[in-house]
Amino acid sequence: MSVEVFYDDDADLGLIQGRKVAVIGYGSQGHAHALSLRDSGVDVVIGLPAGSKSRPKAEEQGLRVLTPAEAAAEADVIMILAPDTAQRGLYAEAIAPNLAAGKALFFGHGFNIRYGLIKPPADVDVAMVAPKGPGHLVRRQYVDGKGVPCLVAVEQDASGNAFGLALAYAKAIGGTRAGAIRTTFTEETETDLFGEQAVLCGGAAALVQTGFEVLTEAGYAPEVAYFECLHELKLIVDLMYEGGIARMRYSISDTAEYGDLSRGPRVIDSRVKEEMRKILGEIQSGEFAREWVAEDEAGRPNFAKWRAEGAAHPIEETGQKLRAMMSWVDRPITETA
Ligand SMILES: NC(=O)C1=CN([C@@H]2O[C@H](COP(=O)(O)OP(=O)(O)OC[C@H]3O[C@@H](n4cnc5c(N)ncnc54)[C@H](OP(=O)(O)O)[C@@H]3O)[C@@H](O)[C@H]2O)C=CC1
Ligand SMILES: CC[C@](O)(C(C)=O)C(=O)O
Ligand SMILES: [Mg+2]
Ligand SMILES: [Mg+2]
Repeated sequence: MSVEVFYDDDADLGLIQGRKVAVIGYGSQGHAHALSLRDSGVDVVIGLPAGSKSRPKAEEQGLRVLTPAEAAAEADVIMILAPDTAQRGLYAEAIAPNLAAGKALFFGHGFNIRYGLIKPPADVDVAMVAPKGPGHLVRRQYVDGKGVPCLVAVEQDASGNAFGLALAYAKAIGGTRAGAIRTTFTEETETDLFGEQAVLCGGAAALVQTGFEVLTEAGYAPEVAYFECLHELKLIVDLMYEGGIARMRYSISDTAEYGDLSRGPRVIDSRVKEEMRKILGEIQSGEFAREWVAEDEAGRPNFAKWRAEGAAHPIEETGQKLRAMMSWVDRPITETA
């Protein structure tokens, strides 16, 4: 492999056990990091605004919860796991006034550093530990004695050992059990945004909705269209996940495989690839970041409209009815955050 990968034996847990860590935010990532750090013997405090609805969840787990400013003042390592759009204000109000030489500022995603929304002073370490999976999986894997691979990056090495500290943090949340890959804030941010926009979230959701629309507009039953365009996607993606596209093709029928090979490139054609390149360009130039920050500052009017339109898409109503017939899929959220 061309990347550097680090495992448990490469990381010194003592480096993080000797520091006090403030985890700011207790959502998907925050709860997973905080609980696993504590289980790894690290002194953890949570930073949340006074009215935060996450406060009772953290307190129920026996964690000490302070305001972000109080937590940042107490800690040596401050991990920011609040929403990306909240981080700039949070940093200016609560964290910057409580930074001092020798402290470390950590992130779970590089957005605010990559786009210059947060500019830390030169005398603190700036690093990233970004698990490549949702927080609830990160926590579940840790509890099972395993881990989710993570990306580790250093933007600013004031102490001379920022990478060692970041690796120690990754070990404490289970990341080095699976493998921690060294990257940069720029690479992590740009690839993460591209992946979620063009493939994982944006691309996949639009593909599923469009396929469903084509079938139902042609008069096929929405229930049958749902199975073909959404439900079975998981079975196919599970096969890819286990053994790549080749494994998926090994398992499907020859008829499906011939249709895949001959028709897939017509759906995702050169026009789509060109649009993907444009999307990557908007990420690299900072155009997407400027647009998203402005949208957030304006109260998210488009975000709210598009979210409501997505929720009202006929595939959602059909899916709700069908999932009620499948005891194993419509799982309530039972995790602690
Ligand atoms: N979701 C994921 O799995 C992944 C996320 N990341 C990154 O991790 C970071 C956190 O994302 P995620 O866990 O999804 O976030 P969530 O939306 O799940 O949780 C955000 C948490 O921050 C709290 N919060 C909101 N505003 C503030 C504030 N001003 N000050 C302090 N805390 C605040 C929220 O409290 P309240 O309950 O009151 O809203 C909540 O506890 C982001 O940088 C994201 O890009 C990286 C990899 C994967
Ligand atoms: C794929 C979405 C993600 O990038 C993630 C869970 O990794 C996110 O920002 O939530
Ligand atoms: Mg991601
Ligand atoms: Mg992301």
